[in-house]
Amino acid sequence: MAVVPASLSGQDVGSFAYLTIKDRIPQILTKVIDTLHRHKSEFFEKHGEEGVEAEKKAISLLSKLRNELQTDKPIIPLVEKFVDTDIWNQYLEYQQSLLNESDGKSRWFYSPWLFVECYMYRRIHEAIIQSPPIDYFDVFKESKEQNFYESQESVIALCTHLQQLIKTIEDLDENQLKDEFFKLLQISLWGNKCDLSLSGGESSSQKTDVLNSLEDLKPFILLNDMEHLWSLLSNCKKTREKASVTRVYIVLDNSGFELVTDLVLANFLLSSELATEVHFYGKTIPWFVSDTTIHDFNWLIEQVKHGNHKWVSKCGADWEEYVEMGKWVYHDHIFWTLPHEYCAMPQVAPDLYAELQKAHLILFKGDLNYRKLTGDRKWEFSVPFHQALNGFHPAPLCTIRTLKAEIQVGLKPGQGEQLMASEPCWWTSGKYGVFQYDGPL
Ligand SMILES: O=P(O)(O)OC[C@H]1O[C@](O)(CO)[C@@H](O)[C@@H]1O
Ligand SMILES: [Mn+2]
Repeated sequence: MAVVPASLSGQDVGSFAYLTIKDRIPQILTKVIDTLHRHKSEFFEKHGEEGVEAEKKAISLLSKLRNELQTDKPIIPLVEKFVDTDIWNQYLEYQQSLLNESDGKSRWFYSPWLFVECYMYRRIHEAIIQSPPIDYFDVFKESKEQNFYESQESVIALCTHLQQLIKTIEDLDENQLKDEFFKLLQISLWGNKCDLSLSGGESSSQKTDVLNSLEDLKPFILLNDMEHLWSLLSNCKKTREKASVTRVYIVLDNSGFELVTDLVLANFLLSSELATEVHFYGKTIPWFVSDTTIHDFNWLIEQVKHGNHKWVSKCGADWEEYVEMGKWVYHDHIFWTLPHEYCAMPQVAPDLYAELQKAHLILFKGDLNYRKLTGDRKWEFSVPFHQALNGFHPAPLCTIRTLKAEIQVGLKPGQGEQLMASEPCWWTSGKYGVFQYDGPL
């Protein structure tokens, strides 16, 4: 086994991991409890007294969870039977086995940040599924929907841009097509600023005109491998036989505005024939506040389809058709809501790894995917991305991520240190972004 650096952890007092566990996660839990409170009458209307009792139970389980976290109690096994309960509990044992006798039990501030943060979202889900008949309830649904509604102006601008582009797409020469591809990639990158976990569950929608800000935002792209994506896909297009396919996979991140940017990009990939199929991977359970589930995916397409604007509703109708025709395929897999680093995928989820190997290109959206790709470890800034992937090479891949955690690899020697000196929050504020590619050149 290759030697890998230590995991980021709340042990490092003052680090972003520490502050997330200390402040951001309890704040999110408090919001979740508040959301349940606010839905009390809805639960009563739907389920009578049983609904109210269930709400009380979920709240008491979540309050207990918040207390465990704030007093740095040991991490306890999951109890409610669900598809992934055994895998989770095995992982808990594995984490425990990494500690020396004297270190005691896995604890919130002591264990790897990636592990405890994922565990927190899994425990929220456990509290909900332990509370029937409200065990279907997505505690983050409201915020995700609000994010979408608040971004309406940007959604209109983006859908209009896409539809105008499609009208003339056949007249575009290679360079023009490439420019448009790059524009939509950048929009999808900056769409990742809109997650609701970094903001502690508070609103974080797209209000500025991102289309017209791309030039101003360029200096904040620290690594830009867009050219590789273009060479790869335009080459697939040129060499593809008549009946054969080019598959692009998008491992989705947040619903709301970010998902719109991803679907616009996916639409462009089909319209430009850079891809013939787009496969989307979402989350099976509500995750990191704003992450996309199948419900969010379907809900958003439905909203766009019924949008009060000609070009918005045209997009929605086209997207629904792509899904019906199988040109867009949505997939679920429990692996995406496990705490494992992606290099463990061949062992933990060999079926998923085999599926990913069928891709011509995989786009990993967002910060959490980056953390899992690189194992959420204390890598040196200049370590090559290929090395940090630690053997995870299912197909050519690219991460499209705004920086929201203290991890970044593949920088030029001295670049990270320089940023650190001039702007200490450069890697946690979401201000900077990367397109980082790994695969044959
Ligand atoms: O939606 P994203 O881009 O994966 O970001 C999730 C966010 O949650 C965090 O885990 C913080 O809670 C950060 O790593 C990141 O900012
Ligand atoms: Mn997210």
